[in-house]
Amino acid sequence: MILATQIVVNNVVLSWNEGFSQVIYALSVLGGVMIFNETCSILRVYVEKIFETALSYHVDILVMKKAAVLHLRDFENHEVQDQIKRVQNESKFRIYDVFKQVMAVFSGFITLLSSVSILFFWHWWAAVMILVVPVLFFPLFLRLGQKEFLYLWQRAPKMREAWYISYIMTRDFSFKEIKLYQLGAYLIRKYQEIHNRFISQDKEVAAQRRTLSFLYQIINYAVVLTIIYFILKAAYFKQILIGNMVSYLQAISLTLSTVQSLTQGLLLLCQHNLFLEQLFSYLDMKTESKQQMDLPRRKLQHPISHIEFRQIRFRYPQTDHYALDGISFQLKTGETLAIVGPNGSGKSTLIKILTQMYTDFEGEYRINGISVKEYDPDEINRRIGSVFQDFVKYEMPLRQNIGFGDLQKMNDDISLLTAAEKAGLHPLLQSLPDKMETQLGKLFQGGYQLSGGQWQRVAISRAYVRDADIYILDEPSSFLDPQAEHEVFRKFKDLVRNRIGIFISHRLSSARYADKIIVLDRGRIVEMGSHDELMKQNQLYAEMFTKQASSYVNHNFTSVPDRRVQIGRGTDGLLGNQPGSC
Ligand SMILES: Nc1ncnc2c1ncn2[C@@H]1O[C@H](COP(=O)(O)OP(=O)(O)OP(=O)(O)O)[C@@H](O)[C@H]1O
Repeated sequence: MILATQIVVNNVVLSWNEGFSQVIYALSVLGGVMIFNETCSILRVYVEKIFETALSYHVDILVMKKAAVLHLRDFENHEVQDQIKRVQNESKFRIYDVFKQVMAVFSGFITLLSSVSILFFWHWWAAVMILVVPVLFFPLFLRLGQKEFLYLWQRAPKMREAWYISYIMTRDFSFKEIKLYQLGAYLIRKYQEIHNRFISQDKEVAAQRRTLSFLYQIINYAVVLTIIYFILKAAYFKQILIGNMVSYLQAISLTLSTVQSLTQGLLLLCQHNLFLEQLFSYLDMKTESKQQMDLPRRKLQHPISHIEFRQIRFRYPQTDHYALDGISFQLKTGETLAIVGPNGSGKSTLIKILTQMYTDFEGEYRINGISVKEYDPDEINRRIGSVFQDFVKYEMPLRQNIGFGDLQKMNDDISLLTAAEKAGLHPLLQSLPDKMETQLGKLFQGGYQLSGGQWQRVAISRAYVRDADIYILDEPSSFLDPQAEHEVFRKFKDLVRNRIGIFISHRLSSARYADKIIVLDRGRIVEMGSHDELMKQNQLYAEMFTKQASSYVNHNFTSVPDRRVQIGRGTDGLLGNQPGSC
């Protein structure tokens, strides 16, 4: 464009002697350059738009795919959570920024090359001088950018705290408590405290950038003014044409703006690069599943008919005690096991080992006589239907809520209805406005909110829709009234007649549904046997059972049918009336 302007000015001067054809020639050159420029910029916008959408979609998928293969242990690691937060907050947006910056830097270099070469062909020292200051200041700006990145990097744990506060402040599950306990102002203050720290860090970096930029501009302008002085002097003494003078001045102005955007572009590229390292280190994170994939795995030849724990010990990271300590038992098809014990005795941990959520245990866990570590974990998991204590309430239609138990059966209405019937969900299903298609929860339009017990039955239906060899229920009746609990256990007993059934319950009345009962205490099995055997032994189980039974007798529960008393020690067995207690 600068050369086109030079041609226009010089040709207008020439046309005074050589005729109007010089003007026409200059005009056609100018028109050609303008059309070329415009076409390039339209193309650039088009390509950038397509890339922006495609890249952010692709990175989202990569991040979710990675999360899906992470192990529970990784998920419970706060460093991994920080990393996920960084990736979601920053890195995923940076890929497109990198692409944009690379394009900008590339075109910036070409522009710079052309503008500097115009000066170079006039006097080489002018081209060198105009580049000296930016080159000298670049490392200083780079260091500042790194400092800024470091601040952002260190923020991830606090950002998660801030995110958590904003999350509980804006969700329906926490609204009632926040309102009742008037926690709003307190939580907002906490949120502000976290952000105030960020703001003071941002101010510090901004102040340093302001000083550096000021110094840079002063020195740079001094150099530029010197060059302009020599150009004007050359024009004054008619050593250069007017058109050349205009083009040199334009070249200087273009060089200045290009150098500025190029410096910024390069700095951003370096910063984006640091963020992308986060993304790649997250995507490359070694997961247990990834390591296991390298090992040859057995296929499960027959349905699971026998499971055995031999001296299983397990300790959570950063804890000094075993959550499970020397657990041994066996179960075969047709048997039902109840796991009981006080809070924190290791019941849910045992279920997590059974479902291979944790695989770094000591001892031997065998399925059909073969170590579980020799099987493909996905194949084993396909044979297990489980309701966890903290089951998920999917804010989706009922069809998905049940169908997630077995994706193949998502559109198989008979299977879904049978599972719902076994979980005692049938009466509710009849009353739902859109039956299977009813949107559950209140998060989305038209959602139908269920009660705690109804959600629990939906979760049970999800486990039952799977044609499994083992069914596991971790406190399946914590939200159910006693009558519903009785119905759930009766149907569970029917369901597992030719399978293996395992359940955890704080209500010892339901333990009677099991053939075998394990009593856990501080990670150890302290008693094992049938209800009658354990009652005869007259030890912890009998003591707990008697206390629970007498608490029913001693309290008039008829007016409060779902009040529960929890198994516990040191408090006469009465630890409160939380969900999940008897
Ligand atoms: N993710 C975890 N990280 C570290 N420690 C854990 C974790 N989950 C549980 N624990 C600890 O392991 C022990 C056993 O916990 P577990 O959840 O298995 O008990 P539980 O018998 O199911 O209790 P409850 O009856 O309250 O559900 C407890 O001391 C608990 O603090």
